[in-house]
Amino acid sequence: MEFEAIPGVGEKTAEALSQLDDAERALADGDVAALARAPGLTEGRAAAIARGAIRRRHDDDGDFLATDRAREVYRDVLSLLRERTVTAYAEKRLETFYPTASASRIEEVRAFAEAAVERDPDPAVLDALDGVASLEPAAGIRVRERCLATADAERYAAAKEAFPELSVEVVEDARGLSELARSYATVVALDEAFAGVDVEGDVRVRPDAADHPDEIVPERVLAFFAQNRERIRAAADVHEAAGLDAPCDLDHLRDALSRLDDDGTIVGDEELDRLTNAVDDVDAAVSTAESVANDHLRDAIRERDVTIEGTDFLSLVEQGARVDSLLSRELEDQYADAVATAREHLVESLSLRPEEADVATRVFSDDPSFPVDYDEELLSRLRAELKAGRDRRAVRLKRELAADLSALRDPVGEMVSDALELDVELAVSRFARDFDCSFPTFVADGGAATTDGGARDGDGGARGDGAGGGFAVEAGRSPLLDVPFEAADPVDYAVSGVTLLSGVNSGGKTSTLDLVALVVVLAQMGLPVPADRVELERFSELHYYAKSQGTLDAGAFESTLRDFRELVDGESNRLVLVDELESITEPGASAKIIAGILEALDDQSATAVFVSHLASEIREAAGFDVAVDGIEAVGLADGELVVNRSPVKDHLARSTPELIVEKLAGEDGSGFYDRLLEKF
Ligand SMILES: Nc1ncnc2c1ncn2[C@@H]1O[C@H](COP(=O)(O)OP(=O)(O)OP(=O)(O)O)[C@@H](O)[C@H]1O
Repeated sequence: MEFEAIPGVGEKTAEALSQLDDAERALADGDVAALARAPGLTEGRAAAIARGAIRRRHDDDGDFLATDRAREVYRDVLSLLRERTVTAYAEKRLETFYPTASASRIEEVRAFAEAAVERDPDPAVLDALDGVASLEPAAGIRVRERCLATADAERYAAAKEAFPELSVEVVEDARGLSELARSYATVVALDEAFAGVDVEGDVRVRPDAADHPDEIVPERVLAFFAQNRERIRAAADVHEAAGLDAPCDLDHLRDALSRLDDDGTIVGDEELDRLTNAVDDVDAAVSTAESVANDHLRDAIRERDVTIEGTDFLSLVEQGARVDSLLSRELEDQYADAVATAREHLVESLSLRPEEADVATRVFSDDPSFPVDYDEELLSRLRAELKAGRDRRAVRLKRELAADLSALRDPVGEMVSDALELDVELAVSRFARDFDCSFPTFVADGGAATTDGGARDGDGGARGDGAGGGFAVEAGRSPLLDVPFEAADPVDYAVSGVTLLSGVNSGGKTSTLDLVALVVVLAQMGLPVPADRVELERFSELHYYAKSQGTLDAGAFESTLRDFRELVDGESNRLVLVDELESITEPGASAKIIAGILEALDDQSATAVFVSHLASEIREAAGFDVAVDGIEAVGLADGELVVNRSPVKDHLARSTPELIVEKLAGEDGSGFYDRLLEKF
């Protein structure tokens, strides 16, 4: 694959990606964790690359989020989703979801999300997910007792790359092989030419070594499973808790894992344990057996009267003969008993098998001596035989388990990915459940976005009234409000074309823009939205301008006007949301500027909502009939305005000052406030 064709991927990153085994799959699946394994790539960068690959696939220019505030809303959406993940993988993977104008990308995520919301976020599954993470390749393996051998330079280089755990040696001929066989327990010859060569030692000819790495280095697959064991077990638990079909038999997998120690050694084999203990204890056991025999013999001698014939006595005294010579004659039976006790102790304490017991028996000689002594050479032989037996057993078990686990490698990889993907799905499902979401409907080009859910509080409710497109939200509640989600009042709002949004202070104008932006961002990500019903056109871009903090200086004002110059010239069917643009300069000038921008947006059939306190002034200055919607106060309760959060269509809402003057006029009979009221 041509990695540099992916937007944002330069030569260096392409080189890093090419070092991955499965870069193409990872790019296709948005597997950020796998991409982040490329040298020098952070997870953030990996997510950006995955997004780039998706964009390329969908022919998407990636310009949907056109302003800082629009990007901020997207980041907030991502945070809400990320808070609902358990694994680090899912957190990163969510970053591959982004709002787009591409119908095929929206469809793709939509299909994923529709399946995701059906998932039950069962606490037992979430608990199990806690231990799941992407599998890591085995690290830090070095096998010293085995080597590869070849006479071919190319094969040598390839083997060095394929088997970093082993030494690779160059050999010219059978003699070279035989020398290697003296230094290594096993030599694996890679050249066919060595087949049939008769060399002493464990020499195997495996020209197919590269195709069977787990057979040549069983330590690799063992270390892989040992190092990833907890993640694999957790993924198996996830499958069980969630009732997913596992790609392998979980009992068999668990059994295989239980046969491994953390460092990849074999555990749980009685015979191997017996041999290991025997090797460890053989010296101590022989020396105890020796003491046991001597105690036995000493007691026997103590209890015996020994009659020495005169000639014996003389030869003892005159020739310095050792008293041992008497043993064979006088105490033969007692010696035999003592040695039998020693041998029995040795065989029993080391749990030796009959074939091993033979050498063990000979460690104590049949020739009587006192004190009873063991034969060092035979003890070494016993030790060597036990060690060889232990190593043979360990290698056999390793090979068997490695073969077993090797067959499980792919299914386990699939099982862990499925568990991690489930976490992504559950995050979407939890989001949809936590915020009472529904899937939005995209209206066909030229159609009008409407919801027919009826009016709220007696007003027009959510009803589009423009020529076509736009958006219509019914009972939308934003999780980004500064009140708990349960306390958010549902909002109905529909706009097509260019609209001013008026309303009382703190009525919820900014919150309405936030809700619309949030709903559109989610919808165009392919995700469900926090509303009962939403219809919208597929917008080309989202331009959302937040309220500026106070009047701008001349330079900043000029640059803002330049921004708007770009805004009114370009893609059609954009969504433009602007919050109190009038605050950038003095009210008179603001009204004229806003009116001009609205005219241009109207000409290019954009959908736009401009929040403004200058609705009347703008309307007067505009060369077309600008629609004005209003967030109305429906009364005062305990000095606080009671607000209908759903904007009323075609209604200039009365301002807060007007409402207060009206209230004072009602309370005061002087007529002063009545006259003030007439000015509004
Ligand atoms: N739908 C809603 N449900 C519950 N509370 C809301 C809702 N919308 C807004 N509010 C509350 O009203 C407060 C003010 O909202 P917001 O800032 O959107 O009003 P505004 O009309 O833009 O105000 P201003 O005219 O001062 O800019 C919010 O901080 C929030 O606490």
